[in-house]
Amino acid sequence: MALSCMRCPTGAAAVPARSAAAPQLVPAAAVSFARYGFGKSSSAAAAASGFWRIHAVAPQGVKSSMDADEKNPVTPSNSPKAENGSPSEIVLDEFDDLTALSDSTNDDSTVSITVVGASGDLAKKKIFPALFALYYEDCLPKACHFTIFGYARSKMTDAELRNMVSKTLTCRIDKRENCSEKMEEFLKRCFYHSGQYDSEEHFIDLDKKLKQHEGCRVSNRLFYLSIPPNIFLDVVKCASKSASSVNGWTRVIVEKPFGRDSESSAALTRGLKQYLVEDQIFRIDHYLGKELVENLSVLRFSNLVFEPLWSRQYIRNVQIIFSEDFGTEGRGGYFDSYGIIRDIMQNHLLQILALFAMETPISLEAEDIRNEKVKVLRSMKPLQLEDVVIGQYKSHTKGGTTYPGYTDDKTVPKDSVTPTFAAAALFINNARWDGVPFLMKAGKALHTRRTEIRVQFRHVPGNLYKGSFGTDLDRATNELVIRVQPDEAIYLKINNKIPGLGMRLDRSNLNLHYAARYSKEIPDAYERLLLDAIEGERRLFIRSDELDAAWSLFTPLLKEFEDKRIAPELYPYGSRGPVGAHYLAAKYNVRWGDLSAEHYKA
Ligand SMILES: NC(=O)C1=CN([C@@H]2O[C@H](COP(=O)(O)OP(=O)(O)OC[C@H]3O[C@@H](n4cnc5c(N)ncnc54)[C@H](OP(=O)(O)O)[C@@H]3O)[C@@H](O)[C@H]2O)C=CC1
Ligand SMILES: O=C1O[C@H](COP(=O)(O)O)[C@@H](O)[C@H](O)[C@H]1O
Repeated sequence: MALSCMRCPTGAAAVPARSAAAPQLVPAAAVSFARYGFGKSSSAAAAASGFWRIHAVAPQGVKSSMDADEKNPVTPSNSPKAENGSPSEIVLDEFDDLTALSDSTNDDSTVSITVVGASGDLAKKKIFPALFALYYEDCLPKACHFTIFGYARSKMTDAELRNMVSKTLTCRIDKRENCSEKMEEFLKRCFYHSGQYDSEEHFIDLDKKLKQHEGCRVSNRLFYLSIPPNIFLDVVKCASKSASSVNGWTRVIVEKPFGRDSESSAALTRGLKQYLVEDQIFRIDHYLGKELVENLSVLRFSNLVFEPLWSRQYIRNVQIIFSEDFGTEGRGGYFDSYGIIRDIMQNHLLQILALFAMETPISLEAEDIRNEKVKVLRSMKPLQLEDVVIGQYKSHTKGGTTYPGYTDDKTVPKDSVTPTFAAAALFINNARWDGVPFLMKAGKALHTRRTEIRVQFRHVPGNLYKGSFGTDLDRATNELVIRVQPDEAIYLKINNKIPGLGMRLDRSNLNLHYAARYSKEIPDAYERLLLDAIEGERRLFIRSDELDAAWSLFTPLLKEFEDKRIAPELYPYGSRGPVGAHYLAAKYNVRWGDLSAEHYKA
């Protein structure tokens, strides 16, 4: 079946000639231009395409750590194959020749997005709605130049998939016009293919369907693995062997968890690299796609008032706090073999820490930023058991309603010691941050849903006004709060004089409240990340060496907890968490900013 809008490419050859000499296969680094405003160079343009190229020397800025795994180098013999067995990568001698092919919105190219695990929770809740939002915002290629395929074992027709997806789509508050029309147009681009995750044959069938939609254009393919991690490799193997693009890029978004410790994570990376090169792998951490996490670097590096303060000289402690006001409802089975440290701290909170604490990158390009982040992660002091507190929520009755405890979940063993709460004190052993506690706290079934970064500054030396603060100088210190969610805001607590003839001081907030400042709805993190993956922008995705460093920090601690079966402190559902977290903070002379009386006034 050929779609009516299809036509053969004009201009640049769709399938360029293959180079004879192929000493080394090197993944190209990527940047994107449109949304980040970087200068477009021909090599960058080629890099953005995500094409593989054969070249004797690694491109500038591409570190060996992100090249094919040394033990499992990607060679022409084990590189992904097209259906007919030929290597799927395009091989070019000249970067410039790729420019015409690199623009995925180019008339001659298509983008196909296959959501593997399309019947699942994440696909329905996040991925399809994010794709629709991108479509609505005109961020996806023109109508007939993109196709979305759902892939899963469940039997479904295209119409059934569309019906399922349609229930999850919404238009932004500020973009209501033509909403149902847009939805209909979008749904027409959605198709479904039922298949097993380990069947090359079924992926060959998918490939055929994809080709029908792509026609003879350059086909760029993105696979989103929205499936349990135990089947990641089956899918990558089948997709890369049987459904890779033969003339465009093939990229794979991998969802967390990326293993459960250093060993399993390394095994997963090795497995992925049997079929893909690092540049094709987009390890998603959706916290990096959140608006205020994105804004962290802007805040710091584009405002003179912040950057000079960003060190041990002025910052007393940093707190990165995640709390949810619901339990593991429905995900207890998954959660019990991971726990809150793996689910939230080792990835989301640690990524925020790395972004917060990194040195100024050479540029805004992905590799420069990721190089700086990895340096922070590698500089971290090994985590000590005594610097971590764990908790688990128990049943609680409030206002006549009984909230279940974690172990009341039928999929959780009754004697489970899996933490649903953890607080930790971390340190970065470098000149900038020596001795500054970075306190992290993450918990489920707490009193509120909130994620924030709190930066508590030092006391003002020889403060002329200290008499006005009483004995509690902490009440007078400046605190910068970056509220990631909900109700995004950045505010700075300052001291000021209460207007009048007397001299009384007050604490106030200089407040950038997003809802008041911007009328536009903030895009969901998945929108940004999907668009980045389509554009080949890797800045917000986790590189394998970052992942290794993150696991190296947490693995010994997790092992110790599990070997010793350390019992978590129980806390009631809907409470503020275990008191142990206060003792931990107090050990470093810190008070949790989210629990201070003042916080509730703010
Ligand atoms: N849900 C969420 O909020 C988040 C999820 N993630 C990660 O995203 C991925 C997808 O999550 P989610 O959608 O919740 O997962 P689901 O459990 O809903 O699984 C997705 C799909 O995978 C298939 N599947 C489920 N279990 C198995 C199995 N044991 N063997 C083979 N196939 C199976 C099912 O499709 P079918 O039976 O039709 O083949 C299912 O619809 C996971 O890696 C998860 O850790 C990450 C962050 C948040
Ligand atoms: O990755 C995960 O994140 C969610 C929280 O994400 P948010 O964007 O809603 O804050 C968490 O509930 C889940 O346990 C975890 O796997």
